[in-house]
Amino acid sequence: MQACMASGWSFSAPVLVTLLVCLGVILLAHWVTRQRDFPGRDSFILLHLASLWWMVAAALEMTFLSADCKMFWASMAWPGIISTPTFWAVFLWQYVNSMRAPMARSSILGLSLVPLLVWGLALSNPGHGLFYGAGSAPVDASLGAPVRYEHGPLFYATAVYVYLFMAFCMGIVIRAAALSQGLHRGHYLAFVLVTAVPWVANIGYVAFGWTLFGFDPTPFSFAFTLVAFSWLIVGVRLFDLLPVARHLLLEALLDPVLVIDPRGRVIEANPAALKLAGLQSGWQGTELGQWPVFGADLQQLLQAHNGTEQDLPLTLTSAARYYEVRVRAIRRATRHGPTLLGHMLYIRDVTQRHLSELKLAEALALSEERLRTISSLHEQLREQALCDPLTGLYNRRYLDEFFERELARAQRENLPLALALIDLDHFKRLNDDCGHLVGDDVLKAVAQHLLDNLRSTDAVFRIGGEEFLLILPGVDPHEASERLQSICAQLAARDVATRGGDQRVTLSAGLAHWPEQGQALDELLQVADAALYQAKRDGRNRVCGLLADADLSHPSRQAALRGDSG
Ligand SMILES: Nc1nc2c(ncn2[C@@H]2O[C@H](COP(=O)(O)OP(=O)(O)OP(=O)(O)O)[C@@H](O)[C@H]2O)c(=O)[nH]1
Repeated sequence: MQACMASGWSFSAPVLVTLLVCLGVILLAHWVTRQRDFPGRDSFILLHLASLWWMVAAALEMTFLSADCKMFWASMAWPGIISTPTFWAVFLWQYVNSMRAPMARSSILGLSLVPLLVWGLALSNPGHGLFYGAGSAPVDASLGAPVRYEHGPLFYATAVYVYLFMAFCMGIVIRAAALSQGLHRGHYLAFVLVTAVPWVANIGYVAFGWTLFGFDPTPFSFAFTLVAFSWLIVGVRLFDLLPVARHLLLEALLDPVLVIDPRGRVIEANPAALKLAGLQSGWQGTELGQWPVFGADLQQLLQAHNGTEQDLPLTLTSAARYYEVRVRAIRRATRHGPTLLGHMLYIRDVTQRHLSELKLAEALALSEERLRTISSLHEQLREQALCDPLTGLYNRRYLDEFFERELARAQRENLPLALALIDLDHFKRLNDDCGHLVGDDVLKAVAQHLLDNLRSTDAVFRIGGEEFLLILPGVDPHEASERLQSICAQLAARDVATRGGDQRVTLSAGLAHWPEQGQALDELLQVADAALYQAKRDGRNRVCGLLADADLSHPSRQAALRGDSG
């Protein structure tokens, strides 16, 4: 060094530029050392130290005037020249894969072996001449003229090594840019540019003899790299914004989040997850099943729903809480298709919602029960409104509705319909002789007697004190008369049990027929009433119908049966 100083030196503008870039690199490396969450931080610092070494050696090569000194400093630059692409590649690999773990010392040493070897070979070049050829000499005779190097086989072997790393660097960032989108893609493309410029300069120098101030332009191109990095860091907050934002988001989440690797070990957990498990440290790498509070349940749940990406319900009986677990597979696109890196488990506390749902279900069941009671009461009320309380038979109120329905059916199906008005004989006398309560018992017994003689389609109504009405759908006059005669005769033939002892009662009935004797209920009732009157007049205990045989072929019956009665 002293010999070089003695042989003369000059401090030129290119040297100043190079030193300024060195200062910038030092500041940048210093800034990076203070960053907490910076993927590939160590390799980034090593990369800048290597380029700093290279630039300082290049500045000294430019500063000293003698050709020997220049060649010495050119040889001194080699550890930096080789280390720069080496750590570039490592940095890009770590950055792209978000690796934050510090680099192992053995890895740094391993990666430094080739730069040290090349350094030794370059320094020992005067002994073997395999790195720089004997033809290496100043470009002209002027004092301090740059040296033009004749490159030997070792130089080219070294160049191949360096270019392999360069190609690897380019491959990493181009692939990352192709696989990412939006802002991320922009960042990776910026990396491509930053990576490309120094190496274009270097290839230009080695292959085409490009020079800047008469020297290798590569170290000067780091000025561009410095500016580009400063812009990426300050302008778009490349290194701190995204990871920090993601980290903050995870930290701030109130819901527990876990990341597990394909072997089921927990490799990331946010504070909410640690709080739920009651853990503080030493949990990284623990099997999910070993996690306190929810690990075993969660693992069982995941095994039961292997491969599904849906919300799985998780009930922690021990903690009396309810969760919903969302499982998302984390995959990376590779040349051979997606590779599973692990799973992210997002655990949502849904206890409140679950309890509300339970309460709601209870309330719903209760109101359904009440609704059922109300409808049954409603039904009972309706029954009561339509039924006679003494006999349980339908009353007059239901008669209109029933008759209308049966009339429509008779018209639709071309079937006859018979009505029978029934009145107990001398009922007043029975009441007077035996009492009103005995009269009630007789009414109930007669009602039951009528019910016992009905078919499923018939209906019987109590329409007055001791007056009943039978409606017999599909029954023609002949059959109606026969059935009523039978009812009448059977009643007359038996005793009716009452609280005042057995009683004998008879009934009289008047028949009316649709459509021969009327179309509407009132008309038919009038006809039946007249027939009943006739039966009473004829001596009671009998059935009377006013329909003459000729009426059966009456045009009104034919028209009604055809359905054009209205
Ligand atoms: N026990 C009892 N009697 C009733 C009830 N409703 C009406 N009656 C009685 O039924 C009797 C009806 O008598 P009437 O209309 O004169 O007829 P009847 O004595 O049967 O004579 P005929 O019809 O001509 O044979 C009256 O005495 C009423 O008080 C009731 O719910 N219970």
